[in-house]
Amino acid sequence: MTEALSKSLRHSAAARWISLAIVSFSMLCGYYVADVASPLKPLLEQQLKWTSAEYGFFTGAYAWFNVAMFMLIIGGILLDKLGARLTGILACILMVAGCTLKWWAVTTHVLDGGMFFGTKTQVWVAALGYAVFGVGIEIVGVTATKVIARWFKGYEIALAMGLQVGTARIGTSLAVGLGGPIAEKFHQSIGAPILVGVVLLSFGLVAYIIYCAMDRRLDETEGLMEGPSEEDAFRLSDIADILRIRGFWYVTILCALFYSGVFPFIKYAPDLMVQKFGVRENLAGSIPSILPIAAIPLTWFFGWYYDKKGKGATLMVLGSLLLVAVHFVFAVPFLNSWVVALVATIFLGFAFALVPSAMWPSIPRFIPHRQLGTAYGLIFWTQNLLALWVVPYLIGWVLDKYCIVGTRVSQAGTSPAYNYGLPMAIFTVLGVLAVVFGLLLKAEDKAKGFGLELPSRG
Ligand SMILES: C[C@H](NC(=O)[C@@H](N)CCCCN)C(=O)O
Repeated sequence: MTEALSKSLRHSAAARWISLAIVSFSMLCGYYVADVASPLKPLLEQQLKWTSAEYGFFTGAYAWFNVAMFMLIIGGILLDKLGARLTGILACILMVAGCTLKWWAVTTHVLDGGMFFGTKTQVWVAALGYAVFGVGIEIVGVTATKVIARWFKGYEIALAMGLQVGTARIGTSLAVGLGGPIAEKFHQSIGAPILVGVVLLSFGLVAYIIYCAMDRRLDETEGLMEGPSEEDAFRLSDIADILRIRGFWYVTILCALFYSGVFPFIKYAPDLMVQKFGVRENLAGSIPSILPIAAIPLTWFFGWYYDKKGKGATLMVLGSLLLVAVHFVFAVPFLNSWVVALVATIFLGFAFALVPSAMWPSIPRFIPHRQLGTAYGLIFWTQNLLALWVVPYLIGWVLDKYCIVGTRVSQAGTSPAYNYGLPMAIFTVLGVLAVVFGLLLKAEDKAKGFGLELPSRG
């Protein structure tokens, strides 16, 4: 090994930050596609006659394969076994393929009039595309998190993960804020914002291939040319080891509950703005798009704060408390001015920064690096089950069953008028449960000494 190779590339600040920027960009593209359908809900109802339950069904499809076929857990294990290069590229390809299928489903007329098990064939095919995409983006998320844990071990890991998640949220923000205007620009075309997603994902794939060159170089400089060492190799018994850690269960359940109050909310928020706060349909996404925008700098800030001062478990409890307060405000019927919606959304941005910026960098504090892919895979699996499948579907079903209060007539056509009180009450209860698990995690950290309240070393 030459002198140059004996020094790990990790120790080069430029290399660390460039690798972070590249994988974060791939995530940003994926996050755009993950949420681009939410501002399109009224158009899907008006032009393609989707019901809210069908929209919820489609939205929940994101998690079908991840949960039912355990793709996330398999993906996490593959990551630990095959490494970040192959796993990441395969995941990026799945994202492009899935998004292309979704685009085709909402733009073709071949599927018109078809029904399958009481749901439009078009909804099934769009959902299938979204399900394939969901496998890709989730595995990219797990891969990127492990990649960053490796590059930044002993450095500013929480700041780096905050930057990664914050940058990815730019994609959410672009989707929610620009999805409607892009559709409008192309004569209310539902396909246009999704096609933009296909193009973005292709750039994301190219970016990840470029990252792979850096990852290979990192392996070389760490003497890992022949793959992971015996000691680093993943064993199936590792899953049992991870599941034996009570703190792991607390953080996993907290994650599922907290994100159940955020991700499904984003899917329905543009519609909520129209139905409760009287926002015009073409501007429906403008207030919700502030949520990820507010979260971006705050996630960076709280990541930096966690590195410097610690208090990770406390940050998670505070974020969950804020989630409860915000959803409670959204649930109160007479608080229906757009100013209330704006202020509550900004506070939700604080919550959406506090919990992720502390949660993701906390995992390497009690799980060894060789098991990280599996651990993140297990956490994401549970989160997918509740936050990205059950709750979005439940909210759509509740809306159709209990919340229709009339008919809305707009330029683009008619659609049901909804009272969002009950869905917002459900989100509030999920937040309360998240607080409980945050407190349990804090107590467990104190008892077991995971170090969640301590600053990062290095
Ligand atoms: C890093 C973390 N990612 C996730 O929670 C993913 N399972 C879900 C991605 C959904 C994108 N709208 C996060 O975003 O905080």
